[in-house]
Amino acid sequence: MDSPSSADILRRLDALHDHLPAGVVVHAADGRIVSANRLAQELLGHSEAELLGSDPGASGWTVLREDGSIRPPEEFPANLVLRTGRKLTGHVAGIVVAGTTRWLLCNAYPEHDEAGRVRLVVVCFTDCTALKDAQQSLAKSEERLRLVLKGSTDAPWDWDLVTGEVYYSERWWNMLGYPDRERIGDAGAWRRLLHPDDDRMIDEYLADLLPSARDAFSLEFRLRHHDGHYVPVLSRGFVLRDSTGTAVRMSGVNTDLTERKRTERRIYELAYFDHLTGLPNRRFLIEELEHALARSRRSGQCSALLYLDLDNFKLLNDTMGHDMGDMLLRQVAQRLGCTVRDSDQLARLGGDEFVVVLEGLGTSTSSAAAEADRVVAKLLSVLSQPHQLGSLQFKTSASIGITLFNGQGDNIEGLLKQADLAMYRAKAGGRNGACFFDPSMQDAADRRAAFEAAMRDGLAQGQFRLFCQPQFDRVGGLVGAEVLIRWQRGREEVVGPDHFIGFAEESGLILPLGAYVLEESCRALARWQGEPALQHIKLGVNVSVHQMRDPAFPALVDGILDDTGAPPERLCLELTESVFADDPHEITRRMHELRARGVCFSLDDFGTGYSSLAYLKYFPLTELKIDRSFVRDVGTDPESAPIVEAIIALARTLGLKIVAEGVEHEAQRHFLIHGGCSSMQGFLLGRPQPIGDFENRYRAAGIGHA
Ligand SMILES: Nc1nc2c(ncn2[C@@H]2O[C@H](COP(=O)(O)OP(=O)(O)OP(=O)(O)O)[C@@H](O)[C@H]2O)c(=O)[nH]1
Repeated sequence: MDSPSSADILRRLDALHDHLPAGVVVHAADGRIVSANRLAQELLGHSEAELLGSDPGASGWTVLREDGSIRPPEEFPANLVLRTGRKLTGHVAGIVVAGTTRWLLCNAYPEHDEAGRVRLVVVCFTDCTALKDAQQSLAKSEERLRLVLKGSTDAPWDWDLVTGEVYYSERWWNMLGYPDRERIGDAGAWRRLLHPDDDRMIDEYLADLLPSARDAFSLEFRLRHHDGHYVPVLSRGFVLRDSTGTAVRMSGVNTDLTERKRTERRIYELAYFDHLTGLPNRRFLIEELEHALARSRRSGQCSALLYLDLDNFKLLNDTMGHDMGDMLLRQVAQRLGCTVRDSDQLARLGGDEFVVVLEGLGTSTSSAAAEADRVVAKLLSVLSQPHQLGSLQFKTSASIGITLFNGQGDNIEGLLKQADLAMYRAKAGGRNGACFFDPSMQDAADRRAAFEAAMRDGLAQGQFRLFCQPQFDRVGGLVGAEVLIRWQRGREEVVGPDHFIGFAEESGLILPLGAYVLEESCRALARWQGEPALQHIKLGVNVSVHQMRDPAFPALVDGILDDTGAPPERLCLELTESVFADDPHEITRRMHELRARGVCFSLDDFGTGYSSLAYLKYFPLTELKIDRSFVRDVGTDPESAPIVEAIIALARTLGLKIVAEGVEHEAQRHFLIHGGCSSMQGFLLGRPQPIGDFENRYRAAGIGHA
């Protein structure tokens, strides 16, 4: 084979030059480009024609330093070599081509002439944009990581599973309160500080994690602090695996959970414990009862639920103040806690109500009942011992309702209701005692619930009707009427107030019912304005203690007067003495408010209640009603007449009007007229009649009693 000619060699060199995987640009001594291979043209974004003969420094090229700032022409690689005469290696420069930066890794070297002067500069470069971008994003993420770690209190660590070496960060030691000199960071340090109870859990966790394919982990354990207590930590991180999947490294951060655990504990306590007594609360009890029911069901053993309510606790609160009440509740909780066994469940439901759950009372109901009875007797006896409330010795008692259960067909709400019903029976039986639930109580409760529902319906359907019983003055002129309510339950069935008012008061229905009566009465008063015989009469409306207790009552009356346009001075609210036993100060305030509006007050059944004469002066009354029991006996019982005379005299002295109730005989009327009574009502004078009939009957002016 012929040896290649020098022209061949030069051609091949040119071809090689053109196909080199690097850009090559040759500069003359004056900086101008004398040759540029194909890749150089591509990377610099100029054609050969544009490049040859041009001087990059003078051609307005934008070349960047590594940090992104503009590089002046004297710092262009070729110019640096021309100036210094020394070669450049690993030089990074950016060139902005059509608005985007391309990063080039440059090597440049000089070629000298015989005299040692730089004749040419050869600049070789490769595109390192991808590398530069990666480097930049790495720097950014390192910076981010640095900031994150700086901003967090997490403690990094790293465990080389191959060598066994462990790296503990500064913060790792700080979290455990170790001073520098005591930090012995060998591989076993963290295991030595691990809570002994967490040892096994950690082993099991690692035994599960490491051979698996999982690469993230998160677990909680406790490490001993320098001062001896244990710090709860959450350890999270990643497992690094080699190409075979073998775990070679674990890296993570420990987070101190002390504060979080404290908050969780606090939230738990707030949610499940009563802050006054520290006892479990209703929610806790209900969850515990779920378990107790399940246990009972499994074991077939009987359990007992005791519902305990202090007797007359309200009185202590009202007379000695809430703080004393609180003190007693705490002492009661403490005594109950000391009396029941650790395995019994004790909770405060709220107010003065506590519950005890006794489990494992045997499989026979009768022996379980006997055992519950024994515990109840102990509880009652312990509570009846005097309590020291500050300087006051105080005696109290409780009533307890008991229900037994064995998990079969029982539900929690039902059991609580049963024990509650039994507790009410114990109260009704005289307090300071206990009562077992029996199904008849449930029947009674169901009947009450049905009655309440029927009353609600009746109210909604307008089945309650107003009746009026007329009141006359000494000469037989109509001066007023008392409003009485009846419940027209069915077409034929009419229920009198004695059968439903007490129940309405207990169930709270008295408020809507009372409002209804007031509204209808005021409507009538408004209607009667302009009717000569009716426009001057007063309507007496009975007001229950529950209505007077309602802070919104004055505003309610006010609103009804406004809405109906009734003259307030014709409305007379009849109160019984029991109203004043409650909160005399508050009740008087409400009465004054209504008096200022013009509304009158009458004291009903005078002489039968608490009979404190003081409130006759104290409360803004306008009228006294002599109870029918005194009126009934004036003709027959020699002691009744002086009482009635005394009441009339008292009323006169205090400037109060007087109405006698229950006048049924002429002799009574005669006596009352001569005794100075200003007005009367009773069957002799007029029976209660539907308000419409009353209106029609007395509409004609001047009509007196029959
Ligand atoms: N001091 C205090 N009183 C409370 C607390 N919670 C509720 N009460 C009061 O406890 C009283 C509970 O009274 P009740 O059980 O209804 O009535 P009682 O006077 O005990 O009457 P009986 O149960 O019929 O014997 C109410 O007056 C509540 O205002 C509390 O945390 N502290």
